[in-house]
Amino acid sequence: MSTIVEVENVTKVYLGGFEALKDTSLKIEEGEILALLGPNGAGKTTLISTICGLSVPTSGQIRVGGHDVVTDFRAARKLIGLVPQEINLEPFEFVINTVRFSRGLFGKSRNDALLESILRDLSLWDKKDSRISALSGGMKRRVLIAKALAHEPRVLFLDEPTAGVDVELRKDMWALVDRLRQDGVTIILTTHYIEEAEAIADRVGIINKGEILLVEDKKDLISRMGRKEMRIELTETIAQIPDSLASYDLTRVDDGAALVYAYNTRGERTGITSLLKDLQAAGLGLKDIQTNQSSLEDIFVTLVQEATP
Ligand SMILES: Nc1ncnc2c1ncn2[C@@H]1O[C@H](COP(=O)(O)OP(=O)(O)OP(=O)(O)O)[C@@H](O)[C@H]1O
Repeated sequence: MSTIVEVENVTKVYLGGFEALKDTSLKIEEGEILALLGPNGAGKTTLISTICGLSVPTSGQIRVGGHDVVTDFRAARKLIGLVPQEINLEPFEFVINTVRFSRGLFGKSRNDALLESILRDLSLWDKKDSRISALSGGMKRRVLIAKALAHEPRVLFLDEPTAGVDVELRKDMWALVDRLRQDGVTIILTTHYIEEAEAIADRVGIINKGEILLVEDKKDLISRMGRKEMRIELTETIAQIPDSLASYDLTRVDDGAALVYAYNTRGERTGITSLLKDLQAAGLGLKDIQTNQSSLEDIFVTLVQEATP
């Protein structure tokens, strides 16, 4: 895989002095699906806008397909499709013209067969002769997607694509993302829905207060999610963990009234059966046992909290 988007030490300071991106670096590989997660105001849209060349970085460099997004804007932008959060369509224009015009804007020759297939994929074909103003909000979002795809971009940005959309559109959108992935299109999406990122992304990036806290393979994150904790309440408090239990990942909590055992659910064995036996052999009585699964959401919340002084 080769790198298609390179963000190098990018800082973005808005007029008024607010630093929305702090020395951000990121490499996006061709053909991958990257989900950017972050709380409101984290800088996700700012990052996307700078990559798309809509907002100029205060310092640093961004290249898309090797083209600098500032000095070689047209070549870089031609490779990019952007589905923004806000609906920014011409209300009196017809659907088909909106999409056709967008393709022409990038200097691509007319290709009605391609536009038909995009509109059909988005269940918009029967609306092709409708004016934008006559469409529902969900239909307008579909037009935004069609418009972004009309010039056959190699990198597609979806900014909060499923915020406030119905189940039908969500399903269509993920089917489309799947087809684009098969065609080798690189997809970057921002979302608040962690489960969504988990379902479709290859990698997950977590951004908070203008800083990328982590970019990690989803499978690795899932293996971290697979980490579970078992809380073992004891009948009597203990001053220390007996030496015979030293091989287990145990922590003494509540002044020795309980032990917490951390284990990996995806490992071949959890070690619970032998731990319970060894606890008994060490003469410890069990009052109660509870288990607690850490999820991607827990990891996300923990990381964001840790990064907030
Ligand atoms: N044009 C602007 N001028 C000044 N500040 C701005 C501007 N645009 C965004 N900001 C600020 O920059 C920060 C990052 O905003 P951004 O829209 O990038 O966040 P986000 O992660 O996309 O948030 P959300 O999830 O709410 O869409 C916010 O504090 C926002 O108020």
